[in-house]
Amino acid sequence: MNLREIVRRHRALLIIGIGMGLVGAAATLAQPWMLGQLIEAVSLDKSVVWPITFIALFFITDAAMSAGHTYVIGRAGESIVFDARRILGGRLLRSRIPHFARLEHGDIFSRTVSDTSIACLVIAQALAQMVTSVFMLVGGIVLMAMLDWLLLLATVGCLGLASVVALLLARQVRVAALKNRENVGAFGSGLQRVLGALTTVKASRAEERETEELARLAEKARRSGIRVTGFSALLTPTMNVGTQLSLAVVISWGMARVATGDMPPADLTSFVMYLFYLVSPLVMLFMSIGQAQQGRAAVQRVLELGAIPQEEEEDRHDGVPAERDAREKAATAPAAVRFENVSFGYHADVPVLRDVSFSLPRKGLTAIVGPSGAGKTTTFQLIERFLSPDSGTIRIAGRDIAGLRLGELRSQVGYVEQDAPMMRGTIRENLTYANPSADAAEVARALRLASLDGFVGELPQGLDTDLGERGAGLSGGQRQRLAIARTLLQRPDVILLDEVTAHLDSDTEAALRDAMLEAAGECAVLAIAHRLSTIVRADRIIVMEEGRVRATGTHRELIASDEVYRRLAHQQFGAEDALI
Ligand SMILES: Nc1ncnc2c1ncn2[C@@H]1O[C@H](COP(=O)(O)OP(=O)(O)OP(=O)(O)O)[C@@H](O)[C@H]1O
Repeated sequence: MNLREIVRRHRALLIIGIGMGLVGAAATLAQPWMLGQLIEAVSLDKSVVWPITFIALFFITDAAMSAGHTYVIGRAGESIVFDARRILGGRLLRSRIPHFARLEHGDIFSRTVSDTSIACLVIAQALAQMVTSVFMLVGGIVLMAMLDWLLLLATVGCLGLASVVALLLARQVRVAALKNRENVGAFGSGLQRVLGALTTVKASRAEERETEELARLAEKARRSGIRVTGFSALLTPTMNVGTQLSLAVVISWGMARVATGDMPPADLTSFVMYLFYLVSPLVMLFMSIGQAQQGRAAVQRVLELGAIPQEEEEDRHDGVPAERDAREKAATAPAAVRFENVSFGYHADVPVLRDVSFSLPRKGLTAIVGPSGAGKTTTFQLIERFLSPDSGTIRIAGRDIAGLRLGELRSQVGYVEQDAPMMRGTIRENLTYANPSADAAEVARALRLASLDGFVGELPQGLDTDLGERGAGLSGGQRQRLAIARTLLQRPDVILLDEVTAHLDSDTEAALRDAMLEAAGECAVLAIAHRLSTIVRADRIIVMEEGRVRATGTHRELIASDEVYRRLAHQQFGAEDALI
């Protein structure tokens, strides 16, 4: 993510805004000069028409340009925020799962929602403000030097001292602001964590404890927020003291010189006006430096999140062109999925899959069984390329998946997770999520296969029933079946089912098993399953243990030949079922 590039995209608006600010500043600077001319004209009894006309013109220009400057810069800032959020949202959705899993969701939200606006608005506004303030300052100082350089030296001395203090304060503002953004992010993460598990919190009677923990995080954010306010609050008074000091010096010394005739009264009036006009841009300059410092803290956090590794940026596995690879492999290995000596670990020294090899024919139901933690779900995640193997090759229809485009790979593989999440929207929107162009007949078939046609038919609004947040209106089993129907509609070559029958009663499970078998007649179905009734009808069973494939065969073969399978069958499935 390149913030500079985003800002560059909106440079036209920024330039127009800054241009308006500069014209406004020039009109402001001309006012004291013209007032001096007016005073001189009055004292010499000359016509005052032109000085008054010019002063009115400068006032109007100043007001119009200042309004235009604020609007145009604000608009540019909002456009920059929009681009930053759009790009960040896209990068998060395309991020690599292992990297994404390490992030706290609350922190992601605070970076994407609030840090982006602080970063971009502050940067656009503060930068524009700095340019116009510097122009006002330089212009003011030049004009003051032309009026009286001795008084200017006195002014610069007093204001310069205040400026040094203000600069030190601005630096403190940045440090405190960075801490505050971190604390606000930690509070967001804490809130997200407990709200995501609200029922567990209530069931564990942990409301009190969690409220205290949230209050502790909020208190940290409050303290660092107060530090930011404290340092920011000192900025303006520091500059005000400098102004008052220089005003006292300029007026007393200037009046003395007017009295001796060293200085015309019109020049002193103009000079004092410039002094007032100088203070506002000086304060603005320090405020915008402070703001830009805060913005820098937010920019840092946005850029950190934007740097999250992207899926498509992964290296291609072996450089074999996909087409040739496909032709070569199709002749020798027509398996729907093939693992060739695949090893993988989430951490370098802890292998989770060790030298796993198996292959699935183009059609049929294959079950994966094994003790908890054997690496079954990890195997599925490798097929989807959410994870990449440390060594070995995974092929889909003979093609190394490392060389496939992710869109192509994932359109061929349907994946129903353990706790299949629903998206916001209606049943129809959820069903057609992976295949938005599916027609009514296809939708009806998928519903029938997943035994959902009866349930949907009884709903007053049928397919257009709104599911609410994350499918809150469905039971666990209904959610699971909807996820299966969604996958069937995708018409993939391979379907991965991760314990989809776990939530179901016997009748529904029987219906779903039939659906699985029917789907298995058209494509390869690979199902992680614990229920024996699901497993026994599988064409083949892969037994995994401690990251290895231990045995492969039918239920009867494995009962006869494999110790672990026999134990699993007895313990997990119930002794009376084990010999089905
Ligand atoms: N994101 C992760 N980071 C680190 N280790 C992980 C991660 N996910 C899983 N593991 C570890 O990898 C091993 C295999 O996990 P996996 O989920 O693949 O097992 P499983 O066979 O599907 O288990 P279950 O039947 O309980 O779902 C386990 O030891 C687990 O602790």
